[in-house]
Amino acid sequence: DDTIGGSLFLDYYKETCPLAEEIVAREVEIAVLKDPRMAASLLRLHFHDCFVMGCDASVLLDNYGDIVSEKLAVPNLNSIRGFEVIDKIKYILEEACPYTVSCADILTIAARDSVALRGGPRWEVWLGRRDSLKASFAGANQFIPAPNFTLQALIASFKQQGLDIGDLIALSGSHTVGKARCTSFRQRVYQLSLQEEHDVYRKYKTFRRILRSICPSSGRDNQLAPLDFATPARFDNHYFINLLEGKGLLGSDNALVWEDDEGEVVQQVWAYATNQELFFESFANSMVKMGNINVLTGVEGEIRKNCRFVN
Ligand code: HEM
Ligand SMILES: [Ca+2]
Repeated sequence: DDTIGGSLFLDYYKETCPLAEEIVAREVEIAVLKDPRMAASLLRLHFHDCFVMGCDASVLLDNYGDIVSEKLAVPNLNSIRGFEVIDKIKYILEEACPYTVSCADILTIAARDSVALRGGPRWEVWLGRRDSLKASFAGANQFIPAPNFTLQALIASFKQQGLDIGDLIALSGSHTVGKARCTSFRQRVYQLSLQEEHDVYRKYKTFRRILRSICPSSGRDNQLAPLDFATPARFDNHYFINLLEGKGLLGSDNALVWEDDEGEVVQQVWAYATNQELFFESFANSMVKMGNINVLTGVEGEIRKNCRFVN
């Protein structure tokens, strides 16, 4: 279908840089072999890029001149990683085809390859994004959803980006890989509403005890826990099984099932928990959709030489 890519193209670099996708694939594989968590980190980097001014590599810009880096915003600070991997890929691509492959496209391809490397689905990426001339520190604080968001707030956050509830549920499945810091799930472990205390959490005492041992009520802020305790290294549908068992790590994960009065979301979670293929298909579609958010094309923006700085 020629329309799902919007203003982007399959095989965009076929003439100008035929090895582009292969080069990215190779470097991502090397990086993930060295550090398995890097697959999760690269996937998240693409998400944090797309939700702030669109998929334009704004997230990669360092502090310089007028630019205040998005890396310093609350959701990103001491949290997002993978910049060195992107730098290396960009360096090799500049040797192969100077000023041709955008940093925004590198992020898109790297996210796709990361999922596939961990056993997840593979999909064709639409390319031709250009890189931003600015960053939005304020936007990074405003538009990236927080782990203490309610279901309604999560839905609203995705809606702002042109993504629907279906995309929210499918893309949350990214939390089948990777890790979170104690600061990201402390509130979920210690500050329970009365209702949660009674209805839900009583049933999951053991899991909460484990989380408390990893993450004390104060201190050890950067202590890590896997987002998916069951199969932390595999991109599979276990995230959704965890949710049904009350074992989502983040408040925002559990919100999908605990706060859903209509039952629509829970039904979708059930569908993914029992049918991995269905999850994979939805996930791939939603990733393509996310990768289309506000892309710069044609003469907009530029192709950066160094992903950390505008030319
Ligand atoms: C639905 C709203 C979302 C919220 C509230 C959220 C929040 C978070 C938080 C708090 C962390 C842990 C960060 C840390 O402690 O350093 C995290 C990790 C992660 N998130 Fe999300 N996220 C959301 C959606 C997404 C989406 C849409 C994707 C990808 C498409 C994604 C991919 C990841 C991955 C892969 C990790 C692990 C990263 C690593 O290990 O380096 N998340 N997320
Ligand atoms: Ca961006």
